[in-house]
Amino acid sequence: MTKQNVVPVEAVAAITVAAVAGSSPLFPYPPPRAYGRRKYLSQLELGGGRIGSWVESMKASSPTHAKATAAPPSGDAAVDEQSAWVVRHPSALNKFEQIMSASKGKQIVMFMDYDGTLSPIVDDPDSAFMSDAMREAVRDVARYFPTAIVSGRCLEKVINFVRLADLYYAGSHGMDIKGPTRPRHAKARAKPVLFQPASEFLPMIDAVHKALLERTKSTPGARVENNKFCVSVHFRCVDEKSWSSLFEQVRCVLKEYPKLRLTQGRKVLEIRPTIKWDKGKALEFLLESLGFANCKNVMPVYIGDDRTDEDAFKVLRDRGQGFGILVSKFPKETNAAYSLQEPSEASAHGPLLGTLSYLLCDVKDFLVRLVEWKKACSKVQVA
Ligand SMILES: O=P(O)(O)OC[C@H]1O[C@H](O[C@H]2O[C@H](CO)[C@@H](O)[C@H](O)[C@H]2O)[C@H](O)[C@@H](O)[C@@H]1O
Repeated sequence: MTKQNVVPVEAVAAITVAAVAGSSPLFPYPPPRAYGRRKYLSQLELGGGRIGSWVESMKASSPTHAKATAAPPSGDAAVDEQSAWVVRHPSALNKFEQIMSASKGKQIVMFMDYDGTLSPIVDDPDSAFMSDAMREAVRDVARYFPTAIVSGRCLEKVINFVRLADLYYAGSHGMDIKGPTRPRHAKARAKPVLFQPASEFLPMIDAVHKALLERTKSTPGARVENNKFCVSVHFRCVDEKSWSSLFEQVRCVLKEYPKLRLTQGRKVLEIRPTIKWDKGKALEFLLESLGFANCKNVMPVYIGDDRTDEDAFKVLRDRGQGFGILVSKFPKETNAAYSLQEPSEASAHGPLLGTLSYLLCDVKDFLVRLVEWKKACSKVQVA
């Protein structure tokens, strides 16, 4: 699809949903609506004067960078800031009992982001492997609770990293959803879940991927990743002095694609269709697929580290149902109720630190504790 023959997004979405629903008639779902042009422009900020604010935001996307350069609060002030944040977003491990007592009589449904949540952030996106211990923890969680992985990566990549059946996967920021062939949990629909609300954008994404590869090839360290329904332009390995020129290169390419929008993650610019679909919508779709639409007795828990996960945290906050857990070592504005610090200290730094990992409140420990709690509850019920 070229810029000249763009089909209105509403029509695209309706056609796509109809096509997907055709293969799975149990899956009627309202088609996603497009972001208005005004919203698109404000997000892309094509006006030259705003480039500075994007670059500032690119810098701010690295909390370690912010700490190193932006006159961080020192000594007591830093401790105060951190403690005030932890009071607002306490550790999900420290508040474990409180969380579990709120879940009494409710079905917990687990949603987890991949990069920075299940795997440590590394320079090479192709090497963001999760540890075997983390895989084991996720496998156990999925035995006891309906579980979904929601990622900005394309579906194929995230499945290859996680390598677990029996899970729901939502790739490309929720624009590519696939459920297990035989769902384990009782309420889940019997038919396989497949949902691609942006499939008409595939040719456009391919074209913009090629254009971005070409345009950014002169910037050392820049890396363009095709995530099927979206494209990532990584600047983690780009010299900071080149960030504004890289942003300018991306902006120039995107001028030709008004149906695509730009967002930002951790040292990455993400280009995606303007349809109103994000990780929050994916979470709602998955809850419905699992049979929990309009259900009061469900407690969705979403664990994520990135700005794009905020859409899911916000959905939970707005529904007043379940809660988000932000994975971050630094205070950040968030809609999550709780926090954890790291995916898994053991996986990032080797076995020595693993023995201390409980001190660091990591995601793996939370998952292990959740499973232990569930097993203990089951024993009590049997007795
Ligand atoms: O939603 P997610 O699963 O968190 O995906 C978001 C992006 O994750 C990946 O990039 C991030 O992790 C890389 C590996 O650790 C790191 O090098 C990069 O700086 C991070 O932004 C992935 O490569 C992107 O395509 C995703 O958009």
